[in-house]
Amino acid sequence: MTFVTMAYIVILNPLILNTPDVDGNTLAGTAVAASTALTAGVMTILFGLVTRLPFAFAAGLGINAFLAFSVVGTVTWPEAMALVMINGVIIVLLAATGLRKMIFDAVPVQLKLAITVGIGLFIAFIGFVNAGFVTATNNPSPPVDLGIGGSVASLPTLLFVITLLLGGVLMALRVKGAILIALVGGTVLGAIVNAIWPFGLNFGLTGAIVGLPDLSLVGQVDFGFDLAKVSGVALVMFVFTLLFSNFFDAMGTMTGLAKEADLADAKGDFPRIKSALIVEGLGAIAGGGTSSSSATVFVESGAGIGEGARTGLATVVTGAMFLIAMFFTPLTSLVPGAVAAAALVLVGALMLSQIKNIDLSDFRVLLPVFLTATVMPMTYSIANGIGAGFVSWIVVNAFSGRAKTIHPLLWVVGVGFVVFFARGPIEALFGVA
Ligand SMILES: Nc1nc2[nH]cnc2c(=O)[nH]1
Repeated sequence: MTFVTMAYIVILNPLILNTPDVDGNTLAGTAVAASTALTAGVMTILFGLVTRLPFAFAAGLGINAFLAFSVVGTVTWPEAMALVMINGVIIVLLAATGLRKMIFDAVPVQLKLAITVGIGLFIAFIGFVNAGFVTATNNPSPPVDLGIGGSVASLPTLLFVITLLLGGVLMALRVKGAILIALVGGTVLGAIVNAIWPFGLNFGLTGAIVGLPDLSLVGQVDFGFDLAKVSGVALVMFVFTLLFSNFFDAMGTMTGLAKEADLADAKGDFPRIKSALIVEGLGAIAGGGTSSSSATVFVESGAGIGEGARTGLATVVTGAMFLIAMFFTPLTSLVPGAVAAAALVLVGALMLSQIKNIDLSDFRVLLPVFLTATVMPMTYSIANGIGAGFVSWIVVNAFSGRAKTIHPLLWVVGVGFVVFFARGPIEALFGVA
């Protein structure tokens, strides 16, 4: 069950990661698809065997969006993937030394969950923009508009809307693999419409449908950063953001899923948490090493949990299916971007559902949760949202008589974020920008 809800990532990941890097190079689509399936398969099986928890792994849409929209504007793809690996090594070290668990405990459960909610809104917003459903007006006001001049007036955007509604109906009917079926349905519809009124879709398959996977991207990482082209400060900032996104998304998602599986206690702790956190870091290393971007816990694992999955057996089965999917990756190149964008919105909606686990009756909780979730899409940055949530949580609680409830580590992270938000002026002050 979890596999069918997650299989779309093998199609979507190459479409997100096809942005040109600073040198104008892109990652080959079928190779990214094969790497994505391989990494998801191996990491999911490893996680299932080690932790016996019903959570599956694949390339997270939040992090790959950050790589595609922010990081590769400054560095090459092999360098970006090296940064993902460095992020993974830090996560493993934090987890192995117990520091990650300490941070896990220091962060209020509401903020952990809000991060997953915010990433959901962010992913959905990316989908809306990629499909041309939300467009920039290039005017000060309104800054954005719907479609073209307020109308859905292009075939790709219409295809997006239809695929979104199709997926929505299938999900409402609890059809297994709703997102995957919507992607196939949207692609078939796109092919038919394109045959009648060509709108630029290319359905030319160059090779066989089933074939040996193209694993040429495995090991294509470059740690030799050219410091003449990219400042050390920028690299540190990238790793910092990757770390915050990866770390806190996984934290929120695991907490929410453990709750759904009735495996968590009141504080959100669940069994074998330390090994879960270590394997999660290994997922980042594996994802970077195969150029498929960090493999992390998928919120869609909730689908399997909803159907009764409670143990690692379900996880191992999901992983094995990804390894089989690796042999079908040539098919993934057929899906149009507007169709894939609909999947982003559907996944965004799923991630938003974590909000049901947050009690929003206290404004001290409501404001930071709201800021975490809204700042991410509005500034196109996961890190900004996390930072807004942390800083506002600390300030509002500290000045409303609850300073004692704030964990010392939270203060440290909060100060880190203040520096992060002021990095422009700080860099200018030290002459590094
Ligand atoms: N938690 C989580 N689930 C996902 N499902 C698809 N992408 C993601 C992601 O980035 N994070």
